[in-house]
Amino acid sequence: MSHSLSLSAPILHPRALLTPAETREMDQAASLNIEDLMVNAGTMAARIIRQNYKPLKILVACGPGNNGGDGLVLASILKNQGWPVSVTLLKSEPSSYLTKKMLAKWDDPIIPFVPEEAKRFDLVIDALFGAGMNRALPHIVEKFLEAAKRRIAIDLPSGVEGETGLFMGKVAPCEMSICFVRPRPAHYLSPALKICGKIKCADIAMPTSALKAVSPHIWHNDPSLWQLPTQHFDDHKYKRGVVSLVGGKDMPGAAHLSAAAARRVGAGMVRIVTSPEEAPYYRIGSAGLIIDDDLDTSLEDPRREVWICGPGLPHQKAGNVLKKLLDKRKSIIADAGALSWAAGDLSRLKGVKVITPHAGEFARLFPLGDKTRLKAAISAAKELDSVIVLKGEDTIIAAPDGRVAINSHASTALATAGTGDVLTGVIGALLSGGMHPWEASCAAVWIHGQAGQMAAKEYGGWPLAEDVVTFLGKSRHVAEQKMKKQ
Ligand SMILES: NC(=O)C1=CN([C@@H]2O[C@H](COP(=O)(O)OP(=O)(O)OC[C@H]3O[C@@H](n4cnc5c(N)ncnc54)[C@H](O)[C@@H]3O)[C@@H](O)[C@H]2O)[C@@H](O)CC1
Ligand SMILES: Nc1ncnc2c1ncn2[C@@H]1O[C@H](COP(=O)(O)OP(=O)(O)O)[C@@H](O)[C@H]1O
Ligand SMILES: [K+]
Repeated sequence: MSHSLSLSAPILHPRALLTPAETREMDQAASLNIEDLMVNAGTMAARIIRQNYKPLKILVACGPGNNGGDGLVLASILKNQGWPVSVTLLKSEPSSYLTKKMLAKWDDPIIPFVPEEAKRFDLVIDALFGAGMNRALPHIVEKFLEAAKRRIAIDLPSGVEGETGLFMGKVAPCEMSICFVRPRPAHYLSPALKICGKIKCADIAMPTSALKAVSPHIWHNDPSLWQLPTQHFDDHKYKRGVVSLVGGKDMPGAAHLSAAAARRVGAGMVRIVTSPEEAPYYRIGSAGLIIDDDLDTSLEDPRREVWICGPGLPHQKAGNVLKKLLDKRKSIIADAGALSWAAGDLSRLKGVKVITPHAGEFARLFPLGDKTRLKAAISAAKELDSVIVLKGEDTIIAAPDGRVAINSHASTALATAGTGDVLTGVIGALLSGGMHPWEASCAAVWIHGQAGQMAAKEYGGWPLAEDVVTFLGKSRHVAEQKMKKQ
């Protein structure tokens, strides 16, 4: 097993997401060039606006820090290019010396910072607060931005906390967020995800030495983060990987969905283990699926390394199965019933490779307290020493070594029962193919999201979990093509 992404990568990965603290470290390393960087940031923001809008009446609202400085640079550039641009200031005296310097170059009148003015313009550029936002949004800023007809954010919409995506006040949605160097985790995390609009990230010629000064630990999930196993001429089914699941009595559909997903995405062999009474029912259906009727015998087969425990199992049964799997040191993905069994006693999951809770299951395992989803997932992965796939519209995949991927490659089409079982099957297949648990989980979440999008296109936006399964082979192929292009 190899790690394609390490915490100490020599140069900043294109999909790295930078927290405000990491940005500060980078900016400190680039302190000699900081004025040039601000000019580059404003210049690039102006270019992006020109590329995406026809001239319209713009009000650039500038804050006291460097976010405001970026705004002043872009205002000057657009004005010089003949756009009708005005500037308003939250504070007449900026706190950043660079922003003061940029303000000195602006010789048009300053518009009063009042909601009535915001209303008069076609578009307000929110250059009020970015990475330096460190306390609740002032009421006047809330009122001002709310009054604007349309908004674009520089860096982040003011009021969004850059690392966690939480709101520090009433935040107004933007139609675009223009950020620099790399986006921030907040751009892809709920609730900020919903209000950042289109994310445009600009290169501002950050010196290589400064890029090297940061060691990011969060990435935006995409095929550049992982390497899928490929097919080889001497492959055989065992080499490709065997996935085993335990199926219960009442919800055989869940195990069937996981099994079908594992097969469709490329596992060499998938077997459901159940009891002698239930096996005949499980055997009706997919011809290529193997049904076993004895767990203890199945566990003795050394080729059966990867096991899925939980989909369709009541919690007590899941617990009994999990104990046996752990005893045999299998590579386990715990989901559904297995997670309910461990609620209140986390030690029951010690030794599993991956857990896949949705928000409700996660909260029962790891009470959030005052932690955000991101921080809770990171500490949960460390505490349990397992990969945590915290599912949702912004699935967070956290590894025990501190690496985190945030996935936005999904769609609301997945919000239907059974898609979680599908995801578990995909993780199982990729794990059985030899991928590292974190990378297998990241790849599975992306391929699952891609399959959801393809199924939604085919079925008018409303696919079933079964439909998502049918697109997994094609969606793996899309991931492979993207991997080749990197
Ligand atoms: N590496 C990069 O990405 C670069 C970023 N730049 C810009 O620099 C920005 C960060 O600049 P700063 O660190 O100066 O931070 P900000 O401009 O976001 O704000 C900092 C100032 O606002 C005050 N403040 C923070 N929260 C407040 C609140 N709720 N109410 C009232 N006052 C509040 C702080 O005390 C400080 O004076 C980025 O967002 C980006 O726009 C560029 O200028 C250059 C390079
Ligand atoms: N609004 C959404 N946007 C993107 N993905 C979603 C959304 N809602 C659900 N999903 C995804 O669908 C899956 C649902 O899993 P889960 O809640 O466990 O369902 P089930 O247990 O019924 O299979 C997860 O992978 C989740 O990330
Ligand atoms: K902003």
